[in-house]
Amino acid sequence: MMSLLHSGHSTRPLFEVAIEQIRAAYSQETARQEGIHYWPDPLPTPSHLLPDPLILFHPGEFDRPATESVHQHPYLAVIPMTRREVLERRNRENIKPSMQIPLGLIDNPEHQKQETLLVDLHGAKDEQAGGPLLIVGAQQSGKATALQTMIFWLVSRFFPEQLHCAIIDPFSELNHLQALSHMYNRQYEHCWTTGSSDEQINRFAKLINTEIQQRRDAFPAQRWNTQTLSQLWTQGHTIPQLLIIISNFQTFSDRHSATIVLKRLTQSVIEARAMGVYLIVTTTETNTRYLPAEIMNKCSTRIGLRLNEQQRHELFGRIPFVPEPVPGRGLIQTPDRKLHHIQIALPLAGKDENVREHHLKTELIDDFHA
Ligand SMILES: Nc1ncnc2c1ncn2[C@@H]1O[C@H](COP(=O)(O)OP(=O)(O)OP(=O)(O)O)[C@@H](O)[C@H]1O
Repeated sequence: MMSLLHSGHSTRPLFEVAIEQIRAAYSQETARQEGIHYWPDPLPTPSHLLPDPLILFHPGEFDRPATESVHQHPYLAVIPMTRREVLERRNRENIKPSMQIPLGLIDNPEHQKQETLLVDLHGAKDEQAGGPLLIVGAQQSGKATALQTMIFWLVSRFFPEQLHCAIIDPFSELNHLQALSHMYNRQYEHCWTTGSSDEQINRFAKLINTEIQQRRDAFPAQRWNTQTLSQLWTQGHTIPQLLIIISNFQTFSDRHSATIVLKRLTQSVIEARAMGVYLIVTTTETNTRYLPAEIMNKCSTRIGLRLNEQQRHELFGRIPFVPEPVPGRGLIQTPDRKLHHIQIALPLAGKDENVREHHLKTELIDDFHA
């Protein structure tokens, strides 16, 4: 009989916990020395020497900074294609809506494998598999970078008429993405705010609620289900996928009226998933004082980056292991309640944040002129 370990929200098979503990105590190097060669590779770990070990797209010859030779830098890419190839596909193919976002690598020690970490906001095949995403992490743990990687993927994969983003960005961490056409709705209204006043939050909520209502009105007879959006695209009605991002939710905790509006908004967005409306929330805090329990409980996929013990417990229940405290490293709990170690990919290579931001801007300006 399989033993189970109870851990707060979830019940984990004992073998999963045992594997974690063995991996922590018995390194791959020791295993190799002792003749065991099938030990899974550790997740790529950013360090001073190698700050960008894992990136989203395969770096093509032209994408590589001129100062770096091909072999100098052992990048690992999540997507085996260059961004140019992905853009060419977007131009060439009849793309279907999809909110499966490749975000990094996920450890699957029980199968001795590392796989692509796919976050699925829509859940096309199975309603249980998709849903809102919550990213929790201390400052400098990689939350904004995770958002950048996801947005970079989506804007590379979809034209603006296929994907809109609406973003509340209190710390202006995603500023360099602000001017993208994907950030405007069908009425050419800019769906972007820092949310620093209640008026801005109200306007933002109104834009989203109007869009949701329009979707309801446009197809009253249609029973929206997980296949509907895809069927509509096939029939030539390209209703854009709409991604709502609320970054650093904890910043609103002292603003009662803004919190109420955001709570209602997230509720409506969560209910509109079948209509192609999706939600990502990030926060530094897990406590209900900073993140309403209604939102936390509805987020079926949770990512925890560098957290303290209390936060880990609030997010995942009691767990017997602690991920390494490196940027972009953490745990994911998927809608099936399983927990895995992950490493999030950087949107693109570069020795530090400034260099990467510059590359990202250049890439996106090139798109604009393409
Ligand atoms: N996946 C990653 N791989 C390598 N480096 C990363 C990764 N994610 C973040 N970093 C680096 O870690 C630093 C902090 O990242 P980021 O700004 O995304 O964190 P944050 O959690 O949003 O921080 P804050 O809460 O202070 O805004 C940056 O220098 C960034 O380049």
